[in-house]
Amino acid sequence: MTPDHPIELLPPPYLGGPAVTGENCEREAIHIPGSIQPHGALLVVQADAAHPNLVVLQASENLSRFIPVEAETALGQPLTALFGGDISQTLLDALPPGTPDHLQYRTTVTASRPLSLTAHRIGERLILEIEPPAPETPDYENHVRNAIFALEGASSLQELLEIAVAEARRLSGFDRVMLYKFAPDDSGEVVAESRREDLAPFLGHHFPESDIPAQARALYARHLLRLTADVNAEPAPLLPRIDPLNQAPTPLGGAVLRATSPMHLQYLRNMGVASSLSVSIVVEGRLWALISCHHTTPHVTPPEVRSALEMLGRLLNLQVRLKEQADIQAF
Ligand SMILES: C=CC1=C(C)/C(=C/C2=[NH+]C(=C\c3[nH]c(/C=C4\NC(=O)[C@@H](C)\C4=C/C)c(C)c3CCC(=O)O)/C(CCC(=O)O)=C2C)NC1=O
Repeated sequence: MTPDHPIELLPPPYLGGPAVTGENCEREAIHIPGSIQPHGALLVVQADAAHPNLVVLQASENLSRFIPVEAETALGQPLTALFGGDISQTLLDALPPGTPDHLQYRTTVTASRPLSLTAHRIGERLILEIEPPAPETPDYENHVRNAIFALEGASSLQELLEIAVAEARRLSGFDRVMLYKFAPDDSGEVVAESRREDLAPFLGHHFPESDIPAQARALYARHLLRLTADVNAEPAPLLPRIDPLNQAPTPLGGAVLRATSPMHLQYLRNMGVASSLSVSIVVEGRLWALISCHHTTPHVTPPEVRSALEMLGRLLNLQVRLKEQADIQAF
C-alpha cells in the first residue's frame, strides 16, 4: 500500500502474478507492464553519480526497428556508442539527480536517421523513449496561441470546456474529443464533446467509477498524458524484463510508450476505438477531469502535438478554478 497506489496491487503476470480479469483489474499494476507500445523504442540507462556514462541496462526488443543495433547488443553499452555525440552530458544536465519523474526533456538524436527523444528520470535511472519525428511539423505554436485566446474568451465554465474539446480536436485531429468530468464518487460524465458528425454522441452519458480504477486515477493525477496508438499492436517486451541491478521491474508510469492495460485495450475495442489519448485536468491536486480523445483507426500522436495538448491541459487546470469561482459569484 503506498500513497500512489491506494490498494495492494497484484504482481504482473510476467512476475508470476495472476491473469488480470474483470474481478481484479482495480489491482492491476499498470505502471510496470514490462513492455511498451511498438511505435517507438525505450532504453533504461544507469544514471547514478558514480556512473555518468549512462550504460544501457534494459532495451525494448524492437530497438533495431529504430536504430541499427539489436536490443541484446545495446545492453551494457554507453549511450554515446548508440547515438554518438555527447548525449549523456546533455541528459545529465537536463535531468540531474533528484529531478521528479513527471518532468520530461525532449530533444532529437541521430542514429542512421533523426529521431525524437523524450527522456525522464526515475531515481537512479533515465528512461529514454525514441520515436520517428512527426511526418511534417505543422505550426503548433499558432494553434496553441489561438487556443489560448479562444479559452480566455470563454464567458462560463461550460463554454470553456466546449472550447477546450474543440481546440484539442483541431490540434490533434482525433475523430472525437470529450471532456470527461469526475464526480465526487469518481464516476464520470461526458460534459462536453467535439466529434466527427457520423459518430454517435457520448455527451451527457455517465460512467461508473470502475471504468477508470483507482490506480489509474492515481497515476493520471501525476502523469498528465497517456496514449494508446493502436489497440491491436503487439507490445514490445523490455529486455531483460526487470532491471538487472536492482532486480525489480522498472516503473514506466512516466513513459509515453508504456504498454496500456490489456483490460483497457479490450474496453476500447468494445467501443470501436482503435486509438485513445487522454490529458489529465488536475485542480488543487485532484484529478478533476480528462480530455479524452478517440480515433476509429490507429493514430500515432507525435511529440509536438502531445506537448501542445499538455499545454492546453495545464492552461485548463488554471482556468477551471477561476471559471468555477466566477460561476458561483454569478449566482
Ligand atoms: C466515453 C467514456 C469513456 C470512459 C468511461 C473511458 C474510460 C477510461 N478508462 C481508462 C483507463 C483504464 N481503465 C482500466 C480498467 C477498466 N476499465 C473498465 O471499464 C473495467 C473493465 C476495467 C477493469 C476491470 C484501466 C486498467 C485503465 C488504465 C489504462 C492504462 O493507462 O494502462 C481511461 C484512460 C486511458 C485512455 O485515455 O484511454 C479512460 C478514458 N474512456 C472513455 O472514452
